[in-house]
Amino acid sequence: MAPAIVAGKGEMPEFEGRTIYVAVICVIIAAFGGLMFGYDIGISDGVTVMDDFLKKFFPRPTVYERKQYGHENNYCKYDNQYLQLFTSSLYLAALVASFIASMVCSKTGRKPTMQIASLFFLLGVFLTAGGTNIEMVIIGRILHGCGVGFGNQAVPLFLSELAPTKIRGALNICFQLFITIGILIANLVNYWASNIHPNGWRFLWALQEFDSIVNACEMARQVKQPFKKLMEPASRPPLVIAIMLQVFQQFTGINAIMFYAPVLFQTVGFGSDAALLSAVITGAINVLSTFVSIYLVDKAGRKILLLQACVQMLLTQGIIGGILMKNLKTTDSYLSHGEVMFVVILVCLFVMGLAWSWGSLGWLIPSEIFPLETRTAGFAFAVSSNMLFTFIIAQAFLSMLCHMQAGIFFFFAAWIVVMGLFT
Ligand SMILES: OC[C@H]1O[C@](O)(CO)[C@@H](O)[C@@H]1O
Repeated sequence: MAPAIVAGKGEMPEFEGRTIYVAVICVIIAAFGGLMFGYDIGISDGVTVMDDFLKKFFPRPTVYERKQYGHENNYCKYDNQYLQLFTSSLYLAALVASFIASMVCSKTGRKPTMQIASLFFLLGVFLTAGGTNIEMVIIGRILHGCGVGFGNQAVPLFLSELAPTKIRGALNICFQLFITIGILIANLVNYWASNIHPNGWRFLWALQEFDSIVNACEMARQVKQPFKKLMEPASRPPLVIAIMLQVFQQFTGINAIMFYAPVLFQTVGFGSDAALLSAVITGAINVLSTFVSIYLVDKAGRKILLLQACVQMLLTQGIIGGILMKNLKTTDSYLSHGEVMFVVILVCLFVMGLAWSWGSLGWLIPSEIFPLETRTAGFAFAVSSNMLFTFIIAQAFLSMLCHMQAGIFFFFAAWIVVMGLFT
């Protein structure tokens, strides 16, 4: 029987069999890059509140002691530059690596770029899981960051180039879907490992070994083009859009939640386990909401998703800020149980909005707006902007929380207004 042919108006016909084959390849590649990146994001929030980890790596005056016995403001217990550097170092490395990766990607193609990413992840796992001092752990995080820089450069481009036009959005968003799944897996492992003493935190990194080996051999194609063309005036609009999408994505405050949700939930009154469990819940909401994006993106269009989410995120950030502000006037600044639950629901609504819009479209749109000749170079700017601003949030959030307290949520809300106008 002849294979069915699917074709839209003015498009090349696609064979159904080939479409399925391509879709499967795309999902595997998306899983490769997304899971490793997502796991890296999710893992840092758990260890940040694990007592064994804090005692071992953050010597006097320890974050642990402040957490247990400190009489200072709740909002400042985790304000420690090294603790923030532990999270943020990965993104600084990824920022630098993404530019190198874009050259490797142009010269040798997507496949070697992805293989190099795997190698970095693998080396990083050995150092972080076996770490005996904070320097080893941070070098391990830097190697993971190089893996992220290489993987994030090659994977979304590969997906958009290979996917049939009609389902390009949906297939590309599989990358973000696997990021969210990676975060959720890390949240679950965090919750489970927090009760294994004293080395539970090592499991978190050792599990990553497995993922990188499974994904170490994948395929790709190559497009060779330099940065020079990108600097021409004609390239400016897509370049600005690609960069700003990523900058705005980070200034929604999503990674304040992804990295520090357990810290945040503890700050407002949850115990350690409840805080980790709440992070699992927000992680699950993140995954499920990304499916909404996969379903809607090629039907509703990009712009409507971006705008709708701005309204949702603005309201949730504003209300969270309002609740915390009201409570700062009380003596211990802890929220009542009901209020904490309400804050968790608002955080979930916020994550939902981000997941079906700026989260997934931040990768999709930059991978489809550049012409072939400037695509790898242009995309490198998108990846590195994401990494730069992820780094800034990771490095600054705990200090900002300490100094701005509830005001931090109004800060993010103000950025959401700017994003809406930009859209
Ligand atoms: O799902 C949330 C995650 O997705 C990203 O925005 C990447 O697109 C990360 O920075 C964030 O941690």
